[in-house]
Formats: sequence, C-alpha cells, structure tokens
Amino acid sequence: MAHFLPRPVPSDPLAASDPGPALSTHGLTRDYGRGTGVFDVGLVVPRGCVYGLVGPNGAGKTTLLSLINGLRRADSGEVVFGVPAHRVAVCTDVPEFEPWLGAEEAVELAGRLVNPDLRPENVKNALHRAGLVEAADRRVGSFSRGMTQRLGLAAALVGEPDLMILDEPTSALDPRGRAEVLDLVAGMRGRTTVVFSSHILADVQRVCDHVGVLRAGRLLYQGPVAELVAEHVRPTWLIRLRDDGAALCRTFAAEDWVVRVSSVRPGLVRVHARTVEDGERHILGVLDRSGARVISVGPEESDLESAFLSITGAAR
Ligand SMILES: Nc1ncnc2c1ncn2[C@@H]1O[C@H](COP(=O)(O)OP(=O)(O)OP(=O)(O)O)[C@@H](O)[C@H]1O
Repeated sequence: MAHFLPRPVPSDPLAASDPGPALSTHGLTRDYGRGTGVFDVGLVVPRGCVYGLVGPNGAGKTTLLSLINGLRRADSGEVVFGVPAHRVAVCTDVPEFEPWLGAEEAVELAGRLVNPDLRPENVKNALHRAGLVEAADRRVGSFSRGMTQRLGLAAALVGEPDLMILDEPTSALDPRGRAEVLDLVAGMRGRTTVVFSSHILADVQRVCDHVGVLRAGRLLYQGPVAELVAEHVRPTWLIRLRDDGAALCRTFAAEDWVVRVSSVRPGLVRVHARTVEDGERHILGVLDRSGARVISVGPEESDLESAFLSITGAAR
C-alpha cells in the first residue's frame, strides 16, 4: 500500500527541515475501460491541511481514495505517504462492523489494531468526538447509516492518526450531524492531515483549506481553496430594486462596458461588467442617473461552487 521514496539530500538548510507533503500520488492510473477510472493523478496533500477532493458523481473520488488506501490496485503510478503507514486511518463511505459488537467494543477493537497499549479514555474520547457517547453500549447492527458513519469516524479517530482519509464522511448524515462532523474535521487542522471527498461544495468550502477538483477521472485543479475562489471572482454585481428592474436593464444594456445584463427575478438585476474595475467605476453613476429606487447593490459573491462550475465547464 505505501511506498517510501528516498528523498534527495537538500542543500538548503531550511529545506532540510521540510518533511514534505503528508501524501502525494504520481501518475496514478486505474483504467476501467470506456473512459472510466482515474488517469495520471498527481495529488499533493500538504502536511496539516484539510484537503477536499471534489467532483460530481462518477468522477472517480472513491476509486482514487481506494487506490491510495490500498483497497484497489493501480494499473500504474505510485502513492507516497509522508507519515508512517500505521499512522494512516481510513474511513470508507460505508464502514462495516460486526453487527453483534457494541459500539464501544467496535471502537476498542479498531484501536487495539493500531495501539496495543490503548487506554479506555482513548475509546471514550473517540466516541465523544464522533457524538456516540449515548450509543456506546448499543449493538452496531441496530445502527442507522448515519450512526454507522459516525462509528467509522470514531474507529478512525481512536488511533490518533497523523493522516485521515475519509470518503464522503457526511453523506448519510442529517444537517445537524453534518455540521457536527464538519466541525470535528475543521478542529483537526494543524494536528492531523485530513483528506475527504465530497460532492457537497458548501461543506468543502466550510472546512477545507486545500481542494482537488476531479472530473472524469482527471485532476483538473488542486491548490488552496482561497486561491481557486479568488481566481474565479467574476465581474458581476447584483442590484435589488423596489420596481421590477426592466427599465434599469435597458439602461445598463446601453453602456459599452456592460457585457450582459439580466433580470434574475422581478426586483433583482445582475450586471456583468467587462472588468472588475469597469464595474467599480461606473455602476453607482449609472444607478444615480437612472433614478431607480435601489435597496442594495454589491458584487455577486464568488464561492467554491461558481469556481467549480467554471473549471468543469458546466453552465451556471
Ligand atoms: N470496479 C469497477 N469496475 C468498473 N467500473 C467502475 C468500478 N468502480 C467504479 N467504476 C466506474 O468508475 C467511475 C468512477 O467511479 P467512482 O465510484 O470512483 O466515482 P465517485 O466520484 O466516487 O462517484 P460517487 O460520488 O457517485 O461515489 C464511474 O463511472 C463508475 O461507474
């Protein structure tokens, strides 16, 4: 599962103290045929970050994570862990446990596999962090999918890993459970490197500092979330009005710096300027001259979703 490459001896003394990424892959490929699989993926997961692997259904997220954690074999390429293999914890999208075990027993068993000196507090702490204290004595077989997913997290957390790989950790949870798990993941930043896959971009934007965008098995982008969002700031503004906005649309359409103007719904107009600077210079002047009753005006917020749609070429 893990390959450790010899590192070149760095001449720069600062570089000597850099332990490198917690995880990287090089040319990782698994071809299922007919264009499906993952192809030539070079993931770089900086140490201590929370890395979100995003992509639509069928993009190859589960395949990529399975190649990394050794559950599937790659056709070519390699996986390099920057932490010892026994310090890596994996939680699959549908964790499986023996149904007759109690939750506490299941977590203890998972913990003993990685730490023979496991203490009862470690187990209790993992159950607490995963929100399962009250279900500690219940049989795992009676758990809902959401609870089983929390149990998978507890089993991953109990060994206090350096790197956690989580496949869709929030997919079976209700909104409150999702928020709790996301808070838990966010709280690991700096202590534990986390890679988690999701197709819920709002979740990724909430907790991840790095992101990898996968589509049709290929990594289209990876880097800091903030950079990705900043790169895709669009020069668009939203204007809320007292009237339906039809007259204002005509006024903006006559301006040569306006690329497009549209009515989102009655009372809400979107103006797409040639550049951010053009919009900032001219919008307020046009509004002033138009005599329109403006409730609010501001740049349209750029988020991970709009950046993702722009990268993957999907229409907004
Ligand atoms: N064992 C397999 N044999 C053949 N094709 C497969 C196999 N596993 C997955 N696929 C196909 O590979 C593609 C990627 O699947 P994968 O499950 O990795 O994507 P995903 O991004 O995790 O999707 P989802 O979000 O729906 O879980 C899909 O088209 C899927 O049908």
